Amino acid sequence: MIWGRRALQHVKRFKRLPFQPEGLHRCMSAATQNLVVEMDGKSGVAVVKLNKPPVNSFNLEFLTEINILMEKLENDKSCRGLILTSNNNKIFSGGLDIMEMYNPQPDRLAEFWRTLQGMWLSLYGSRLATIAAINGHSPAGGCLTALSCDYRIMAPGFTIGLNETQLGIIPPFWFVESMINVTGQRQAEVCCQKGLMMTTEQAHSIGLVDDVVPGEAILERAHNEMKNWLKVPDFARQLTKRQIRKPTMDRLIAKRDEDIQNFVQFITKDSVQKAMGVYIDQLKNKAKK
Ligand SMILES: CC/C=C\CCC/C=C/C(=O)SCCNC(=O)CCNC(=O)[C@H](O)C(C)(C)COP(=O)(O)OP(=O)(O)OC[C@H]1O[C@@H](n2cnc3c(N)ncnc32)[C@H](O)[C@@H]1OP(=O)(O)O
Repeated sequence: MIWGRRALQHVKRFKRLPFQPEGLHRCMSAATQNLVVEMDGKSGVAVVKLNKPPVNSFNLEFLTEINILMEKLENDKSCRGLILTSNNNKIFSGGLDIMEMYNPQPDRLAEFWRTLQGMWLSLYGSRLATIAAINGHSPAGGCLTALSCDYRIMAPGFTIGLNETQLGIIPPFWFVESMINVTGQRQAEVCCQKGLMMTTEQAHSIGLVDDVVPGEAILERAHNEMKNWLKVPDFARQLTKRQIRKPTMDRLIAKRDEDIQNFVQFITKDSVQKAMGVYIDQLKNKAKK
C-alpha cells in the first residue's frame, strides 16, 4: 500500500517510548494522535484504546492511523494478541465520521472508503487473536469494527448494531457478511434490514456479543479470555482463521474498486446529501440540548 503525505506525518507522530519495566516483564507504551497503545512484552498482548474525542468516529486520518498501527503490530513478531477498546467509557465508536460523507470532495471520499476497506481487511484478516472490549455505544462502523474481531465482550447499558438502514443507507455487502458470519443468516437478516440498535443483552442473545461484563471489569475479562486464545499454537489458530475468513475477504478484494464507485455514487446523490444534512442537524441539536 502506498501511503500519502498525511499518513506519513502520522507515522512520525507514532513515538516509541523506551521499554519500561512493569512487574517482572517489559511493557511498551506508545501513542499516536488518536490511539493509546500498551504492549505487554511478556504476554505479547497489545491493548489499543481508541482515543479520538468526542465519539471515536472514523475519519480518513483516524483510519490511516489505525491501518499504520495494524501494520506495525502484524510485523512485530513478539505481538500475538490485540485487545481493542475505547479510552472513553461511554462510546466505543460512533462509527464513520458523518462529516466525511457530507458535501464531500469525490477524491477524498474515495480515499476515505478505500482506507476503511483497508482497515476492515487488516483487522478481519489479522494473524493476531483479536478481542473487542466494547465499553460503550457502538453503532454502524463501530459495530463493524467489533464484528471484525475474534471475540466480543460488552459492558451493559450500551447499544450496538448495523443501523445504516435507519439512516436510509444500504449497508455494504462486507458489513452484512461480517454480521452473518457472527450471528447467522436469520439474525443478520432481521437486524440489518431493520437497522436495529440492540442493547448489550439483546446483542448477547443473538450471539453478536459473546460475553457481558461490567465496564470496570471488561479489560481484566478480555485479558483472561485472551489467555485462552493464546494457548492454541499460533500457526494452527491463524491458518484456521484464514481458512474461515478468506472467502469473505476475497469477495471484497475482487470488488474493491466497484465497491468504492458504488459508495461514491450513492453518497454524492442529492437525495442522500439532503438526508445527511437533516441527520447532522438532528445530531448537533441533540448535542446542544
Ligand atoms: C452504498 C453504501 C453506502 C454507504 C455506506 C455507509 C456506511 C456507514 C456507516 C456509518 O458508520 S455511518 C455513522 C453512523 N453513526 C451514527 O449514526 C452515530 C450517531 N451518533 C450517535 O448516535 C451518538 O452521537 C453517540 C455515538 C451514541 C454518542 O452519543 P452522546 O450523547 O454521547 O454524544 P452526542 O450525540 O452529543 O455527540 C457528541 C458530538 O459528536 C458528534 N457525532 C456523533 N456521532 C458522530 C459521527 N458518527 N460522525 C461525526 N460526528 C459525530 C455529534 O454531532 C456531537 O458533535 P457536536 O458536539 O459538535 O455537536
